[in-house]
Amino acid sequence: MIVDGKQTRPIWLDADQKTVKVIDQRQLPHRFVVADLTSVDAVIHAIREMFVRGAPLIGVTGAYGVMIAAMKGDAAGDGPAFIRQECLRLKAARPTAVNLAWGVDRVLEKVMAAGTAADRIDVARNEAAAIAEEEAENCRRLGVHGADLITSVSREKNGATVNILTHCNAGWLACIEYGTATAPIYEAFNRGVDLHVWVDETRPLNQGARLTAWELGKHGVPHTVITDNAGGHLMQHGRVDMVIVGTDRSTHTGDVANKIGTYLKALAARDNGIPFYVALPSSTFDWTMTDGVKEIPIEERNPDEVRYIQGLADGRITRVLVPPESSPAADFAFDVTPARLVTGFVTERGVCGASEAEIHGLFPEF
Ligand SMILES: CSC[C@H]1O[C@H](OP(=O)(O)O)[C@H](O)[C@@H]1O
Repeated sequence: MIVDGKQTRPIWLDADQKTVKVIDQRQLPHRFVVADLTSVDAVIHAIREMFVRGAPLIGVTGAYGVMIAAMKGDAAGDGPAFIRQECLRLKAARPTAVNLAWGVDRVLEKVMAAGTAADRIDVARNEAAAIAEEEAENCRRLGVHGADLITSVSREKNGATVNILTHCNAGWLACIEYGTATAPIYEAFNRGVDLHVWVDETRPLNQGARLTAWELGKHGVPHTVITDNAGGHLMQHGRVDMVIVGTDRSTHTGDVANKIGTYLKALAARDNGIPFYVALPSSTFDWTMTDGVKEIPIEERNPDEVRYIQGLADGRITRVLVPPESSPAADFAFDVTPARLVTGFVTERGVCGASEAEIHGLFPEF
């Protein structure tokens, strides 16, 4: 995406074709910091500590991690065995986003078919780059399909402002380009549709207040940051026309894992008759799980992410303790919205209902 006049992505390969460079999203919006990843441990750290986050981006980062493993593999003696072991470590970095295992396994399969150490490195590099470009194109395409939904609401409102609520950051920062939930927003905005976005701050790490607000602001999209708990009130008072969120893993039966709090938004949307859309590239569908509530692993993170809040004070990024020092905390990073609460999925092949039949209707090959 264009940021301050410059084409910007959250991940890219350095000119040395070895160093993986990522935006350290923990520092946004107040600092734009780029981190160099030159080891598998550095890639795992970047995923686990959320320098990079968001299902498609995690998948691409894991894919480049396989390239790094291939570069180190030759020195390890048995290259293929070493690479396989490193892939297991990469996949364990975070449990919920299905793209991580999908991206790592896709590159690993190609690498294992390569004959020499040099070929393994080249194959890994090329496949990781291919995944990045495919995900960018898939997000562009789903943006077009999703923008058609926004455009039709605009027509129903005779051009009056379309108010969209989104949760967390499912923007280009979570992907490669365009985003998932934001791709329809950018496309509709670029078409000239009068729209406004309610941006859930998204505790505890405030991906909405920090990242979505930063993205939308840089693109000139009208938006308002709100507390996570304001959405229901706005829906009750007719100030939300549709909800669009991303997902980290959606079952092929329509259950949706996404940032904690998404389920509550879906309940409020259903109670107020407001459409609730989930935007995703097909890489984020889980084609094996059928009951998302029971089967999708929900990451529990360091409770300090709840106990402390980060911000800018006196020109410095700092964090402050919120609850009493002695109070225990718990940090559930995701929840699962059952298919019955999902109006539809916005994918690179079009929009479908949240049912196994409709999902497989768009993706019959799975
Ligand atoms: C397009 S995937 C975005 C998805 O990922 C976020 O989780 P996290 O920031 O912890 O990686 C959130 O669930 C977003 O909806």
